[in-house]
Amino acid sequence: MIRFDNVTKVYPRSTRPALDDVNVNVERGEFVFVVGPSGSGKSTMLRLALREERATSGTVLVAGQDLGSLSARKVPRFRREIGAVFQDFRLLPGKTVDQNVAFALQVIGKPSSAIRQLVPETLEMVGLEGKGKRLPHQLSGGEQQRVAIARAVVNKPQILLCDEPTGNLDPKISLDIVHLLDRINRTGTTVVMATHDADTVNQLRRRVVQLDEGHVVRDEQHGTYLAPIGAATSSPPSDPDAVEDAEVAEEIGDLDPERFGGEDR
Ligand SMILES: Nc1ncnc2c1ncn2[C@@H]1O[C@H](COP(=O)(O)OP(=O)(O)OP(=O)(O)O)[C@@H](O)[C@H]1O
Repeated sequence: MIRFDNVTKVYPRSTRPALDDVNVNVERGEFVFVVGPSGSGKSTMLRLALREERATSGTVLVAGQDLGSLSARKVPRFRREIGAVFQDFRLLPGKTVDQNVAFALQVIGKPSSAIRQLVPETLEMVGLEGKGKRLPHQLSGGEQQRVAIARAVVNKPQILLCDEPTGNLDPKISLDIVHLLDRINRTGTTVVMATHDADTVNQLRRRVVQLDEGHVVRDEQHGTYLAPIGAATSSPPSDPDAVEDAEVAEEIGDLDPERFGGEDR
């Protein structure tokens, strides 16, 4: 589903490669954590897979497309297969939750009848039923990230790429978000999540690809991650809305792994 063959990325005016001869193959339906200290190349991997950047050498294959030979004209259609979630949520601040999620469908020309059905369905799936009329600033950080996830998956992409999705969230809320990503993965979506949040990696015990200075130094099924001492971690500032988030999580029951199939595959 995502394949990096001997991929090297050197940014312009940079002397050191951000990725150096990377080989990684992510199969359809996998959940993969990409871990490593700040600057190790995690975001670069995701940007290459989204075709936001192009490899300097090597081959990047995503959803059957060789991204090196994909013309700029074909990029928008390619991106429809891919959902993306970022640390800073990237919601449209002047639009409601409903409108933010609907927007992802409008831009690809979905009929409004489908939009009217898919938006509430997806908001319910992420635990935000009843919050569709709120603006992003009326939501907690965890809720905003749920909106961003709803927007990323509403078109049922084959692949969901998440770049530090818990980087701005408290540890407990981070875990709720990762459990949500886990549930999405269990519906068949391939999920790749870049993080330096060791706690969530160690809770889920999924495949771990570890980068260091642009090299893959570990690739382990059911892996763990011991963040290097002194490395930047995702320990976030305290989230004043954490209590409300916990209530939302409890409402939808995603703290209960048995209810949502939290068993190992
Ligand atoms: N647009 C750019 N231009 C030049 N160098 C860049 C650019 N983006 C990233 N780099 C460099 O590439 C290397 C890898 O960066 P990348 O953002 O992929 O790391 P990361 O592991 O995601 O880090 P973090 O955890 O801090 O987000 C770093 O040395 C970084 O400075």
